[in-house]
Order: sequence, then C-alpha cells, then structure tokens
Amino acid sequence: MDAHIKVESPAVRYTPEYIEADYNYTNTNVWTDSKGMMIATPTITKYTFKTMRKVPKLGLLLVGLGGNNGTTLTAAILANKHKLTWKTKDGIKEANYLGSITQASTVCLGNGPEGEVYVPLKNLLPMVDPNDIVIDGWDISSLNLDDAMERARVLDYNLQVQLKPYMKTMKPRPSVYIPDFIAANQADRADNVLTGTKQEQLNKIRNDIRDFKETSRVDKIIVLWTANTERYCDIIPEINGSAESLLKSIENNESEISPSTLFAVASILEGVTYINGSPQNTFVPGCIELAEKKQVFIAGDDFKSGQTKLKSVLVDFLVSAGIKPRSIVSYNHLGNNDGKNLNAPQTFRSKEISKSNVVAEIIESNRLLYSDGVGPDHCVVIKYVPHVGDSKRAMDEYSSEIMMGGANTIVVHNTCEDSLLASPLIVDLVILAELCERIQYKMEHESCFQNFNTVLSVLSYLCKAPLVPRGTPVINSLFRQRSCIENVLRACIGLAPTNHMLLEYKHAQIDKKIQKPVAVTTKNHSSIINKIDIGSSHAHHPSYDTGIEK
Ligand SMILES: NC(=O)c1ccc[n+]([C@@H]2O[C@H](COP(=O)([O-])OP(=O)(O)OC[C@H]3O[C@@H](n4cnc5c(N)ncnc54)[C@H](O)[C@@H]3O)[C@@H](O)[C@H]2O)c1
Ligand SMILES: O=P([O-])([O-])O[C@@H]1[C@@H](O)[C@H](O)[C@@H](O)[C@H](O)[C@@H]1O
Repeated sequence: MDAHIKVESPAVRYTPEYIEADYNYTNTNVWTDSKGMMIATPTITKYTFKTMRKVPKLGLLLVGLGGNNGTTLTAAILANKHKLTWKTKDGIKEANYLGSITQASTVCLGNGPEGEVYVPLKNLLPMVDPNDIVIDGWDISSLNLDDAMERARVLDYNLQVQLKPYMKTMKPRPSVYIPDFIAANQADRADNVLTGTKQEQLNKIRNDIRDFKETSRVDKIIVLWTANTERYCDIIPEINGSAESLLKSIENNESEISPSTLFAVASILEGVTYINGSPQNTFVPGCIELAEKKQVFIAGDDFKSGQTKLKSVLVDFLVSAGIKPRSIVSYNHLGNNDGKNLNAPQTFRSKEISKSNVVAEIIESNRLLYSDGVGPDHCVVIKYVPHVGDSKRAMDEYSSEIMMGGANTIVVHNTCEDSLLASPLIVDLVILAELCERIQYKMEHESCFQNFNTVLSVLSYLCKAPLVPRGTPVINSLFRQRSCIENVLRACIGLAPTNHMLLEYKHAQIDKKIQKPVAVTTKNHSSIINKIDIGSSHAHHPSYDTGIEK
C-alpha cells in the first residue's frame, strides 16, 4: 500500500520504485576558543534520501511465541485482520492497534486553510500493514497458541472463543533451552526443546528461518526476541569479544553463550534483522561485530512499555523545567510468567539495569542541577504476585528539590495489562525496522547510497535501554525519541523537521485569513467545526470551547 501523501517540491522526485528527496540537514557545531568563549556555528549538510516504495510481504518470527506477548500480538493481528468484535460487560469492543505510534498516532504535516493538518504517522511513507504480517516462531513450551492464549489470561473470553480456530493450528517450533540463563522456575514449561551441540542448534534455527520463508512465501523476515528475560552473559574476549571468537565458541560448544545470542547470530547469518525485546546483553561485542560485517540490522533492548516510558517523560519534564529530582523509587508487581521469571535474582538484575539507566542522559544534560554529575537516588523493585496476572501494578515516587529549599513529591499509580502495552510496541518495532531496510541516503559529496548503521538507534523510542552505535549518544527522553522517528520520516519526503515554533501565529499583525479548527463539545458528542479566529487579544482556548457558538 502506498502512502496517501504526495510532496510537491523540486527537491522531491517520485519514480515507480523510489521516493527521492534532497534534504538540508541543519545543525550547530560548538567549540571553545583559547579565551574560553563557546563558539556556535550553524551548519547545513546536504543529503539525498531514497525510499523504496514497494512494501514487501513480511514474515515475523517470534522467539517466545507461546508467551503472553507472543500470543497477545498474534491474537491482536488476527482479530484486526478479521475485524472481530466481542461483547464484554462494558459493551461491544472492536479490534484495534491502540498504543502503536505507526497505527494509532498522528503527526502534524503542516498548515492547511483551516490551520494545522494532522495525518496518521503511517501515511508519511509506504509501510507494512500489520494485518498482513505472517507470524511464526519458537517456544520452549509446546502449547498450541490457543491454549497458550488461554494460559496468558490477557484477552477477553469472548474474543478468545472467536480466535480459537485460527490459534489452535499454530504451534511453536522447538527452541534452544539452556536452564542456567533463565529462572529455575521455568523448567516445568520446557517441553519443546532442541537437542545437540550449540552449533547444531544454531544450524537448526537457520534452517527454520529458511523453511519459514519458503513455506509462508514472505518476501522478507524479521526475528524478534520476546522470550524470557535471561541473566547477563559474561563478556570474555576470547569467547564473545569478536565475531570470529563468537563463531568459534559456538563451534566449540562453550557454555557462556546464551540462547538469545544464538538466535541473534542465526538471524544475522541469514541476513535477517534481529530485535531484542528483553533486557539481557544478547548483543555481546562479537555479535555486534558480526552484524556490522554482514550489514544486518540489530535493535534493542527491552520494550519501553509502561513505568519506564512514563519515567522518560516525567524526569525529562522535571529536569527541563529546572526542578531537581533527588530520588526516584519505582516499585511494581505483576503475576504473569514474566514476573515469575523475574523472581530470580539474576534475571531481575538484567531488568534492574535496563530500568535504571533510563534517566542517565537527562541528568547529564543539566549541569546546573547536577554540577557534580551525581544523579538522584534511583531504586527499582519488582515483585511477583500471581493473583494479579498480566495486570501490572506500578507505583512511583519522584521527590524533587524546588526553589528556596522547597520539596515537590509526585506519586503515580498505574494499573494495566503488561502484554497489551508491549504488543503494539512489537508492531511498531517490526514495521519501522522493515521500513528502515528500504531507506538509503547519501551526503552531497558521496557517490553511493548507504543504509542506516547496523545498530538501528532510530528505534530508541520503543526500547528501555536503547542500543546505539559505538560512541554515539544514547537518548532516553521520550519526546526526543519520537521527534527522531517523525523527523527522519519527514526527511525521507523532503519536509523540514517539525519545529513547534508556530511563527506564523506570533506576528504583531495576525493574518486575518488564518482559520483554525475549534472543537465544540456538546452533551452527547464532540465534533470539529471551522471558525475564523481573528487572533483576539484575550485568552481563548479553542479546544476547551464550551460548545456555545460565539
Ligand atoms: N510485557 C511488557 O510490557 C514487557 C516490557 C518490556 C519487556 N518485556 C519482556 O518481554 C519478554 C516476554 O514477556 P512476556 O510477558 O511475553 O513473557 P512470557 O514469560 O509470558 O513469555 C515468554 C515466553 O518465552 C518462552 N521462552 C523462554 N525461553 C525461551 C527460549 N530460549 N526460546 C524460546 N522461547 C523461550 C517461554 O516459554 C514463554 O512462553 C520478557 O523478557 C519481558 O521481560 C515485556
Ligand atoms: O516497561 P516497564 O513498565 O517499565 O517495565 C516492565 C516491568 O516493570 C515489569 O516488571 C516487567 O515484567 C515487564 O516486562 C516490563 O519490563
């Protein structure tokens, strides 16, 4: 499906295969001169972006297919594809993709005769429709997806009944199981496991990837880890420090190679993008080097779904407001299998690391508040409470110092289904990663187009601990991460970044012809009507209009 937007500009060319856009990337170089003066110089770099227009038939292989995320995502895609509706005590519900930025969020394209024009983010460029994604995958548990969906206790019963015929026939492929990498309490579900040496298991995964491609007739595949959180792997130069040593260690059946690293290596060797939705250090140095050598995309780590997402907004707000967070205490409890696995100290430690790093760059950005570089006390607790199932409870306390010795404490309590937060993130990760495979760019002086770096940091918005290319900044602020996605997509169609200045509305003489939409809310419905707003001098907030026509 092609995008519904066409840019008319001499800098943008549409051919049957590509959208090509010339683009001025503006930035600022900063340096300090010998007298200690900070010098800032505006820069402009000329780029050309080239995006392939043909959207492939996409296959998604999930590691952990039978888990809560795996079954919920599969069910959601089937429910959307078949336009299912189901009755609950609150009325009829319809399948949707709420929580996905590609499917359910909009961006401001520009100004129309009636003010700002918002379009679905997915319409900026040709993207895969999630309803067309073909799913398969692996799990150490042999349950078919219908029984696994029931085990997950996420979706309404009436929906599960309708999905049964589709899900019953889907069965995970046997997977790599190394008990030492996950909690011991997972052993009782491990009845679908590969045997043989690490090399043999790697070969089997590679065969599975090829087999899926052939049998499902997809054009392209992405592999995504949504299996259990593993413990961290030891980084040992001679075992996993380089691509060569990693491949050699697999051949030698070395013990310190995790199942997730084996999956990543298999995907890379098959030329297939690999995304890590969990916090462990799958991407050991040798794995990253291998991806670089083979020019295959890797992305991760750990879906940024709930508590951490809010943290990357709240801390950004506090610090950018000049308020000084002194302590952040984040507690959560949940009762799904993820919570059960995180009950073990070594797997919890992986999660603790990814949940704790999220404020680092925001703190470092403000040396006025943190002159010594020492950030707030930060405590992360996760408890397993079986009764609450997938309904994650998160409680956070942010204590900050405000003006003249004052104190500001914010307390947040959030309850939501963990897997219904993570599933739309998987949709976005996969759709955006696939799109990135079709984008190429070059700078003015370069003759050849190149792909993005192997480490796909443009997906940071979706990750708690974004993996970035060596030596490049890690961005955690949610607003900055979203702007990155939006503005990269805009660049591909030759549009300037969204700058939020709205200069056209700030002139001393407002153009009387500028029209703005005014939201009118009546008792029973809300609608948008167009009125001419002539820039009156008193405060007027159109979106909270009382409904009385002026
Ligand atoms: N749900 C969220 O909001 C969220 C957010 C961030 C990260 N995550 C991470 O996503 C992952 C999945 O979460 P979930 O709630 O679906 O967990 P889950 O335990 O329900 O599902 C994981 C599945 O992986 C399987 N598995 C374990 N080891 C495997 C292996 N080596 N190969 C194949 N399958 C294997 C398990 O049998 C299970 O079915 C977890 O690591 C979790 O920490 C989830
Ligand atoms: O995204 P978020 O809500 O900060 O983090 C979540 C944790 O709080 C939760 O305990 C864990 O089981 C989920 O997998 C997820 O990582």
